[in-house]
Formats: sequence, structure tokens, C-alpha cells
Amino acid sequence: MLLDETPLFEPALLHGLDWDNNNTVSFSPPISPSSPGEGLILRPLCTADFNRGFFRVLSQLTKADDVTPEQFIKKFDHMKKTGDYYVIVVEDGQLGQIVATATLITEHKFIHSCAKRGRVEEVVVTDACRGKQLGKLLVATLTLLGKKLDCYKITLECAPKNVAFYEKFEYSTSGETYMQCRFFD
Ligand SMILES: CC(=O)SCCNC(=O)CCNC(=O)[C@H](O)C(C)(C)COP(=O)(O)OP(=O)(O)OC[C@H]1O[C@@H](n2cnc3c(N)ncnc32)[C@H](O)[C@@H]1OP(=O)(O)O
Repeated sequence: MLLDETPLFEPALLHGLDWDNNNTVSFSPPISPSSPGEGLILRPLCTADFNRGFFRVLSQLTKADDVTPEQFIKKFDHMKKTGDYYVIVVEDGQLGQIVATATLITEHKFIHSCAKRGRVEEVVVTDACRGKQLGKLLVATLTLLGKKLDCYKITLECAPKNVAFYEKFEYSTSGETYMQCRFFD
């Protein structure tokens, strides 16, 4: 079993975002994907994050506590191979711990001239670090990334209490109803 630092996707994609000219959300104090705050690093997920508390952070959103390293590596390899998964993490470099994560998935379509649609999923900031703009940084970063990857739109599903948070990034409710058929928790 090999947990290593190989990134899920090319890190230059994050640092090549034209943050200064395209980011529409304000940050005070100013932070960015390249400078997310003192001691913090924003980067693509790697398998070594398994031992840096990646699942402890995900568990603050939903059930995510029973994955073995082998299962994690297998899923990671699948995601990397498809090239459609952009899982980003914020690491506290001093603690060597993941403190926040979010995912952008690109979905391929025949409609809209064979366009791609983006989905933002699993946005979580560990409870001790909430209120420090990290959630905002993650969503702003993935929204810009989706635009750079030529997604014609980005969608997400969230609890009613989080609607105001996503409205900051110009996400809006469209009048469509979210439906699901759930097979297990
Ligand atoms: C698509 C999905 O993944 S939906 C799932 C969302 N995740 C969760 O519910 C998991 C638990 N919650 C969290 O992890 C966090 O509270 C998050 C991700 C919702 C917000 O992250 P934080 O780092 O605490 O937010 P951050 O400090 O960046 O807040 C930014 C701004 O949003 C506001 N804000 C934060 N949370 C919320 C909220 N739930 N509703 C409305 N506004 C909010 C803040 O007041 C702040 O406003 P300002 O910029 O005007 O000062």
C-alpha cells in the first residue's frame, strides 16, 4: 500500500487561475489559492492525505469514516484516470493536517454543443477553522476553475441554511426541484 504525494490533478491549474481579474468575491484580509493564509497550503488532494485527517474533515459533512487505505487508493486512482475530479484541500502545514476540502466534478454532455457541466460537492471546513474565509476561498477557487475548464454551468445541492453562503458566488436557485432516490446512507 503506497500513500504518496502525487496530486490528483495538475497543481498549476490552481495557481494559474487569474484570481486578481476574475474572482468576484471579496476577502478581508486578502487571501488567494496561492496565499490561503499563514501556514496554510491550498492544493490538489494526494493519497498521503489519508493520514492527514482527510476523512476526519469529510466526516463533519456526512458518513465518511469507514474507508480503508486500499479503498481510498483505488478510488483515487480511478478519479485521477478519468481526469474529471478536482478535489482540493487546505493543509495546515505546521500541524500536517487537512483543515478543509471541496470537490469540482466535470460531467460530459452532448447538449450545449457537447459542453461540460461542473458540480461542486463536499465543501467542508473543519469546525475549528470555520469563519476564517476558507469555505469562501474553496468555492471561489472551484468556481473559477470550472469556468477555466469551459464548463457551461456549475451546479450544487445544499441545505437551505447554506443557500446564503453560495449566493455570495452568484449561485442562485433556479426554480427547479432537487430530487433523489436514495439506496443507502
Ligand atoms: C455543495 C456542498 O458541499 S453543501 C455542504 C456545505 N458544507 C457543510 O454544510 C459542512 C459544514 N459547514 C462548513 O464546513 C462551513 O460552515 C461552510 C463550508 C458552509 C462555510 O465555511 P467557512 O469557512 O466557515 O465560511 P467562511 O469563513 O468562508 O464564510 C464566508 C462568508 O460566508 C458566510 N457564511 C458562512 N457560513 C454560512 C452559512 N451557512 N450561511 C450563510 N452564510 C455563511 C460568513 O458569514 C462569511 O460572510 P462574509 O464574507 O460576508 O464575512
